Amino acid sequence: MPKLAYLGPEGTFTEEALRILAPGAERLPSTNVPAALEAVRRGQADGAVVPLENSLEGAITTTLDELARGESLLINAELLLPVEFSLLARPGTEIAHIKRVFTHPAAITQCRNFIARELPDAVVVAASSTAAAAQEVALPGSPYDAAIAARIAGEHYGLVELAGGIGDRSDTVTRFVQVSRPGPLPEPTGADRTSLVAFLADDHPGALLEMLTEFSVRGVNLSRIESRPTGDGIGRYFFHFDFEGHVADARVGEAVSGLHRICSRVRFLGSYPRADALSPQIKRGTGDDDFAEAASWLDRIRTGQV
Ligand SMILES: O=C(O)C(=O)Cc1ccccc1
Repeated sequence: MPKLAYLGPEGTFTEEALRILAPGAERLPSTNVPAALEAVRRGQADGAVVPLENSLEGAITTTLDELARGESLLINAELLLPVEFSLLARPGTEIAHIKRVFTHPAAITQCRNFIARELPDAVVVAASSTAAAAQEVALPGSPYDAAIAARIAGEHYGLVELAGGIGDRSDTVTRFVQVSRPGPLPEPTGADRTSLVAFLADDHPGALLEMLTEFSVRGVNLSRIESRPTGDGIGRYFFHFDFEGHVADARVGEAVSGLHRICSRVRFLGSYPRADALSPQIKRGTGDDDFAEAASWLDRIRTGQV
């Protein structure tokens, strides 16, 4: 039974994702995303499940940055999960008396309208996770009056639900990924996604366009691009890319090796089945057969067989 680290404690949305991605796994709650990934790097866990982005606010930057540094880890699965937020408090609390709210930053950004409307005077403080916030609010002397978390977290820590379904949109989904230490990649399924980070060799006009061209000329469709600061000064960035296809596909392999040629460093983050199981559209001339046929034609002309 694999042991998987996750953003804990018990009752987080990440735990819900883990239970779906790996139903039989042993669960190792971690205090934050870097700690969950570090548990995998150190061999204390076989893998980890972490949140990567949501459809309303975009990337969970801690996860992106942590995957780009330290020892390499590979994404081997993803999950899209709709999450529902509740306002939870100790029994007897009235909404009108809530002055301090505790929750994860991703929940703050997804419940902005509710907070502005119902809790206009409350201070909202960032917690390491929604369940950590619920656990803290449940303590008798807690400085916080309420948490925003999953209803199940309230049940687990003995809080009552003052309001449910308080997210700004009911159709928001969060994308979670399962990662492990480098090893064999998941087999191509025909509906896969590949992730990597790329560092520019040098800063010059068109540098980003040159990277994008490696994808474009091979008909590889991007599904996410994110720039993150390298930390070396204002204006210095590296790039996260998610794109359709598996690195075993000829067009994807060619694009990735093209990036390797023009970038100072490319960190491969894995090829894995897409959660939505959508197959990419293969543009004319970019299928595996097209690449194989072109390679054998090149061999022929190089050996004078015109
Ligand atoms: O804090 C949690 O419960 C998490 O798993 C992170 C998170 C927070 C808000 C929306 C989705 C995931």
